[in-house]
Amino acid sequence: MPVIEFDAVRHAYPVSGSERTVLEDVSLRLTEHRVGVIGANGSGKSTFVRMINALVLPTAGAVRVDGLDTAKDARAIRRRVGFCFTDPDAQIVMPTVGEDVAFGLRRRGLSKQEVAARVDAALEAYGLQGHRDHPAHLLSGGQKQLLALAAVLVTDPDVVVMDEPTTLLDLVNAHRVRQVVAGLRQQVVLVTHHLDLVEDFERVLVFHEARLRFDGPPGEAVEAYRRLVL
Ligand SMILES: Nc1ncnc2c1ncn2[C@@H]1O[C@H](COP(=O)(O)OP(=O)(O)OP(=O)(O)O)[C@@H](O)[C@H]1O
Repeated sequence: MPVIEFDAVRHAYPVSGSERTVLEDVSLRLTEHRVGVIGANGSGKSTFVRMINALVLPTAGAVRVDGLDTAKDARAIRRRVGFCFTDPDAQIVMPTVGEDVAFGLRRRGLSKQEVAARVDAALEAYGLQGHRDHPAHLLSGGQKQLLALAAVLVTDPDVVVMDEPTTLLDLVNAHRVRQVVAGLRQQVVLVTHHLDLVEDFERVLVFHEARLRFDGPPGEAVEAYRRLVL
């Protein structure tokens, strides 16, 4: 598995002459196949996972993926770490489903045939094979979430970060995404308010008021979260 390291990480942003701290003193090393991230709204979860692929950089400290520093090697890190946003609409960049999946493969030096073969395989894997030429924005919410996942996975990253992948989905589509996640070979770091989604994960992090307050197995993590907020 890849190694994700946070070394005394802090993140703050400026507000009217002062600053607000969103993450404080986070140090950890993630090597597990499945890592969950839970906690109250505004506790710093999205900021934490965005740091893994250099979407957000530390104000102090360092974040490294397999020894690559996010502040210095953002491009190399983004090739290794795929990111699925909460709102798949924010991630759909091309008019059709097939073009959208192919977009992630641009500038990889692949032949047209190779791109087509990879796109076909990704669409097949996520039940979207009949939708290749459909307008991406007309898919259902669940299909869009699967399209976003396909567009990330077609690039064959080593780590997949998912920020609330089931928030917009009904029970059937949430179950589908859960099954897809369960079958991934990649290391997964997943933020969610759907606590059952991480119940069989190896490790769950609980954030509260900008700090990592619990780090351990899922059952105990959910208990810790409850104690912090209820
Ligand atoms: N650059 C920034 N400018 C303004 N506000 C920011 C910035 N970065 C983070 N924040 C704020 O910091 C807080 C923590 O944000 P974050 O998105 O990490 O929380 P979260 O735990 O993912 O919350 P949620 O569960 O609601 O998605 C939020 O109040 C957010 O609005």
